[in-house]
Amino acid sequence: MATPAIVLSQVTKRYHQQPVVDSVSLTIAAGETLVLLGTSGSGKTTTLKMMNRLIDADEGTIAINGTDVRQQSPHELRRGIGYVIQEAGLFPHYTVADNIALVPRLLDWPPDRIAQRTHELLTMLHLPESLLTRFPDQLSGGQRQRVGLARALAADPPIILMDEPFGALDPLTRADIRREFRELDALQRKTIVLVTHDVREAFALADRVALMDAGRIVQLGEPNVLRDSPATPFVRRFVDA
Ligand SMILES: Nc1ncnc2c1ncn2[C@@H]1O[C@H](COP(=O)(O)OP(=O)(O)OP(=O)(O)O)[C@@H](O)[C@H]1O
Repeated sequence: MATPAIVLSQVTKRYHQQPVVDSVSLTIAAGETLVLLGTSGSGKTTTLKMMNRLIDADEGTIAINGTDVRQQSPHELRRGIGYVIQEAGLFPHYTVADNIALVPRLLDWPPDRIAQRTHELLTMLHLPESLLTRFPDQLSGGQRQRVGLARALAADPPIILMDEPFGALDPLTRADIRREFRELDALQRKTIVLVTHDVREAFALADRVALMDAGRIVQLGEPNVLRDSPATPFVRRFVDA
């Protein structure tokens, strides 16, 4: 069997002795889109951030492609893991071009290779070249989100982590970008972990959904399984809402 892309084994994170992620175990296959769904404060973001060591777990282990994340430096680890957050998390004092080139520069790509890759990404994400010299606050929310995705995809990492990536967008733009996202060839073979509190979004994008409550995974399965066979009354209420 192929090595899973991401394996969490009994991972716990506490703040002030209170577990906010409570003994979570989860195996994510290479190429899978796994959505962490749950109410505010259920531990989704903390779970995601432990995967690229923005937060270190207190207990348990996390392996990426078979290697414990603690055996790699955070920098090394993050080169293989794209990260997209709400409002795209772009650097405000960098132009669009510099934001997109961030990881390729860290990897010492020559300028012509960076330029070519940037051009490819703009085409793929339907962004005009004229945006390259602008700063993030000179873009629309949808453009910022696309630039954030371009930045995450720049060095073609096999894993992408996304935290409420469409959260700041109006419903129409959100639906458009979600559709594009589903159809993007560059994302088809990637392992994606996406955090959202939006059931519809989760069901539209996920291969499997992990529904979290109070730091635990309450149910893990394909969308139709959560819908048709909710494991608990909480799952039923959440899914019906
Ligand atoms: N640095 C911190 N110090 C103390 N408590 C924290 C810290 N970070 C997160 N928490 C708490 O941990 C719990 C889980 O937070 P987390 O951000 O993982 O939830 P979430 O499910 O992503 O919620 P949201 O959808 O609101 O972002 C929350 O109760 C939060 O207040």
